[in-house]
Amino acid sequence: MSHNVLLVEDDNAIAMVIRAALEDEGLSVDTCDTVACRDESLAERQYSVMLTDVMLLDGDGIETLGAVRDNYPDMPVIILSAQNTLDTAVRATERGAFEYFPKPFDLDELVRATLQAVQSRSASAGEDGETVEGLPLIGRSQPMQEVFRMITRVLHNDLTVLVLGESGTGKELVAEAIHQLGNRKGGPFVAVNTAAIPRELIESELFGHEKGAFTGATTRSIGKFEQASGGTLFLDEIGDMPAEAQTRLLRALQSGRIRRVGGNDEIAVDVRIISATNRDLQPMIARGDFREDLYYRLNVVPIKLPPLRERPDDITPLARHFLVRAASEGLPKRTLGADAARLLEKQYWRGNVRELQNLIFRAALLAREDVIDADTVRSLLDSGQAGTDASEARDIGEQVAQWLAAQDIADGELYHTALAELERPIFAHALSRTSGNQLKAAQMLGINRNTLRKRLSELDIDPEAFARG
Ligand SMILES: Nc1ncnc2c1ncn2[C@@H]1O[C@H](COP(=O)(O)OP(=O)(O)OP(=O)(O)O)[C@@H](O)[C@H]1O
Repeated sequence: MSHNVLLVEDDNAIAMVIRAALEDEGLSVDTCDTVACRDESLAERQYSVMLTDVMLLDGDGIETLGAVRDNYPDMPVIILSAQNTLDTAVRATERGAFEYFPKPFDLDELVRATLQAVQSRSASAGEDGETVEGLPLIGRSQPMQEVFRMITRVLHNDLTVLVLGESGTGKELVAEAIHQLGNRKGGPFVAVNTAAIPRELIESELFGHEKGAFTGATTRSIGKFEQASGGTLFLDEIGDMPAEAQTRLLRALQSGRIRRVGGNDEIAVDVRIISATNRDLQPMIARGDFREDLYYRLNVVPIKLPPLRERPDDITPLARHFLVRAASEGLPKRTLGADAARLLEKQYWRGNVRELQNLIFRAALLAREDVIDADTVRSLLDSGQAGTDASEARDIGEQVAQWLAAQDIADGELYHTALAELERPIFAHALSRTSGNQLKAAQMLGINRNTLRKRLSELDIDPEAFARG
């Protein structure tokens, strides 16, 4: 049976391309360029799916979507948008859109989503949600648009989310956005940075303790789990969690109940867990430093934040955003010169958005004129004052030297021991990228497969531990 698709798009060129691609898949496509035409077509014919642009000649395709949903609750709607803000993505899904595609989009992916929508015609009827504005999550680039799409998918459920990405890429901000825009916005958002708490105090910090549970526990204390009840608990730097705390956390996630340190009662807790890490957990699992079962519990929906250098399109909008913030915090009002913007876009940004933010605040403070020029940016970059954390800025050679200085390796073994230490993360990286496929890992590494197999066995690395994405 042939399915009808309604394509509402006022850019003729885009409409033609999409139409041709969908017709190639055997779908029958009607096109419209206005809200009025859309409504007429919907009244005349039954459609399996509608694809619609947001800004149409006579109105907003999202704002008017509520009525469409009421009249045709079973018809999936796919939104195509050139206004690539998180706000648009959220508005779209709150109005019940089946999928959201920021422009420019990947045509194959759009076709795939359309076919999928045709098959699952039972998309649930959406309700009119409120519009959330002013979210400070900037991300015009394609990779960030993908992040926005993932965010919209977890707003109206309590799925456990694991936010991955280098330091300073905005992991905490994403967690906050999910909380603020989602079902739990009325509840508390409680953030815990596992790396910042002394190891021996982590369990009591998370789960609380009873009076007298340990020396110094002079009163009962309520932990972060209980504080976050009804809301979201954000566990940052999850890779730094000690083994005992991992076990306790796993138990809490499995049972929905916690026990305070030194306490006997099981207390039911209603929290959504969002965790984050800038470390690659796979090799930690392989080494036995992170529980695999906990990893699967936390990693129900992974959201990967790309490093800033992989999304240069975001750099200028971010810089402008930080200038506005700097001004609102009492720093002089500045604008960004085009030459300065170009220079910023070419940097490596090891410290990611945080490093850019620090540089912009300093530039706002130090610039001699209202417009920040390339010279000002260059001098801040040269002086290394952008604010990258010193531990992040250290290069790998320095890290190795520091590591060696702290070791006590027997004479005659230094070279092989140190080399093995370096090989471990290299092999783990290749194996985790190739899901444990030794042939592909060997190709990636550029070494012989037998050499790889031999070294893995010598280093006691189990490639099976990397099987699965
Ligand atoms: N997309 C973004 N739009 C606006 N501000 C951002 C964005 N991403 C990050 N920031 C800002 O950059 C800073 C660092 O972000 P955040 O603390 O969320 O990073 P993180 O990945 O959690 O870092 P870490 O791993 O070091 O904890 C914050 O001040 C945040 O507000």
